Amino acid sequence: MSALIVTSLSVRYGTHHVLRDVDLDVRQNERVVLFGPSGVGKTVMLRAIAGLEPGAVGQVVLAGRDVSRDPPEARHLGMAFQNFALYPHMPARENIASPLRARKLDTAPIAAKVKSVAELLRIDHVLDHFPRQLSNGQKQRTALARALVGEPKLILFDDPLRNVDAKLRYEMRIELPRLLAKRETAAIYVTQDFREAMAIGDRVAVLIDGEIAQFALADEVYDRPATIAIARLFGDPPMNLIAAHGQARGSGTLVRAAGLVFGFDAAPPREPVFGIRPEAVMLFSEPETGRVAAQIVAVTPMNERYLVLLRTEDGTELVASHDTPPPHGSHIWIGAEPGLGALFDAATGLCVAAAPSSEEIAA
Ligand SMILES: Nc1ncnc2c1ncn2[C@@H]1O[C@H](COP(=O)(O)OP(=O)(O)OP(=O)(O)O)[C@@H](O)[C@H]1O
Repeated sequence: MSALIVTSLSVRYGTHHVLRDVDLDVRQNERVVLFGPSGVGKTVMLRAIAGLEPGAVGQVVLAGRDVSRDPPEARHLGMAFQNFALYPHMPARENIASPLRARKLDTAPIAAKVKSVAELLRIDHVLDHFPRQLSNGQKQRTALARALVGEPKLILFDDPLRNVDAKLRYEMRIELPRLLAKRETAAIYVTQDFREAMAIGDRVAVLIDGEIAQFALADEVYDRPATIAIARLFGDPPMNLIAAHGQARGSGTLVRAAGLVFGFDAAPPREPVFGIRPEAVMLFSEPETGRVAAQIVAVTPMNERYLVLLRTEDGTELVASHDTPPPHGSHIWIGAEPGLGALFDAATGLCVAAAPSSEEIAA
């Protein structure tokens, strides 16, 4: 049974269709990331699932039960938000207990559940502290404990790490999947950060213009973005998108981009665009068949990697990203990591093929 099935969900504000006939499903114990640019409707989608968007149209089925008409409190979901949203006048203990109190549970089982989840999150020593006495990391954990304490089958996370420091963000990216697995809890996790999406999501749903543009395994969205728009959004630095030349060869296409040549298993698109991730652009100090001469325009360190802006002889600019410095000198040769890259059609915006074969043809 799925933890959640959303069918034809639509939300409109005046003439603005925020969500249009959106379908989404979350399997038991699965983490689905809802990814998309700012203002696209991610929070609205979570609110609609939680029963907090009165104008929402469509069906929401939680663990086999149609809750489309149920009020929020009858849906038994856990929720965690961007700014922790802790009650300032309550100590951590009471903040964590609040969903259980709302369900009118007896005091003893509430205390036991709060203790257990606080131990799991290593905040049992600060349960008597008020939010103002907690560090950001402890506030984050308190909010998470509150979401977990009622043992919901599904938790909605609205960009919970957006405003926390980098160290806590890295910690939680590792810890959160482990915690959710331990509690056998499914989750929808909203983020605009593709690294977070890759770290936390089993599957990623990309929301663009009120619709789910792609819903697939995180690696698949990365390796084979369904559209040019997704390729531009998902990745930092994003995929290089290079206007290409395509020529039919058998049932496939021979694609030439920035002087590199690839074979794809698809008919030639009308306006071919070759996509290659920065880490799949290989840098060499020597020429060889299949490599293309390029000039290093700039090198910038980023997150312990080197971003290298390159210009090939035909004037194409592209970015390479590696954990080692580029070869010495401004003139180098580039190639593509075998099997990586995607072919798009700019006329439709769609990806038509991925995983090219490198052609042993001199540029
Ligand atoms: N109560 C409301 N009244 C009118 N418009 C609203 C309301 N709530 C949300 N919207 C609109 O719905 C759209 C989606 O908002 P939402 O908060 O879901 O975006 P988001 O994808 O979560 O963005 P962010 O990543 O910046 O948080 C926005 O254009 C917003 O202005």
